[in-house]
Amino acid sequence: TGSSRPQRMLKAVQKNATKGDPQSVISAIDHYCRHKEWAMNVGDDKGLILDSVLTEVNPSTALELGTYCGYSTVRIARLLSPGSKLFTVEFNPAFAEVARQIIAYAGLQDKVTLVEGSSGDLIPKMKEQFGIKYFDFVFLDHWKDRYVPDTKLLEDCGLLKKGSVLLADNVICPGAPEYLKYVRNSPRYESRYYKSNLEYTKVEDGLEKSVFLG
Ligand SMILES: CNc1ncnc2c1ncn2[C@@H]1O[C@H](/C=C/CNC(=O)c2cc(-c3ccc(F)cc3)cc(O)c2O)[C@H](F)[C@H]1O
Ligand SMILES: [Mg+2]
Repeated sequence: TGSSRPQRMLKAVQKNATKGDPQSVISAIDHYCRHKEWAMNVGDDKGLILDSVLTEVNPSTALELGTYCGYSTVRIARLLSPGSKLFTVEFNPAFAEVARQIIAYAGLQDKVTLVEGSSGDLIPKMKEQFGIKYFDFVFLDHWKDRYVPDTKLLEDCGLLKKGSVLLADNVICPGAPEYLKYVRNSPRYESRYYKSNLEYTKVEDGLEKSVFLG
């Protein structure tokens, strides 16, 4: 049988990027997805917003829900301060395997812990299994109907502290209407929408940044 889209993306990285150079990995994926075949990475336009929010928060411990091929994992990990950690959750073994190789190619494996499994099962185990007290930053980019239940789970597990920042991809396309209602109507969050476009297209999409107020 032939290769998968994630495997072809990995090949493009190995062919066009420089080992240990995260920016070249990001550029190689963006070029491949813009000119060869589209893939659901956060992309370069929304990626710049992700970069600026991440730099502003400068998290010690960050969480990503939905690794896919590791594009946003690389974008986040390359900006972490020394000693800071990113945990990323992915339940599809084939995607996890490609992501591990892309993260390693970027030279960021020491900053990233890729946990294979479902967010619903793993979030309650984060404290005991990884000694995590809080997440300063959470990037939500997994199934869109799971954004609300997993946000509630993070709250209930005491993994958010005053000032923790949630950044959600795709709140317009494909859309996460229940999530927007939840964070925008809750007194426990201060929310703001960053208008952009769906990765590699002219379609509108955006990121919702929500600060947990404790
Ligand atoms: C539910 N718990 C999970 N735990 C661990 N890994 C998970 C979990 N749930 C999913 N995963 C994992 O997280 C990923 C899922 C990403 C889903 N993303 C999208 O659907 C998505 C879709 C579009 C899109 C827009 C327009 C269009 F015409 C077609 C597509 C754009 C985007 O940027 C997206 O992020 C991965 F695939 C899955 O295994
Ligand atoms: Mg997305």
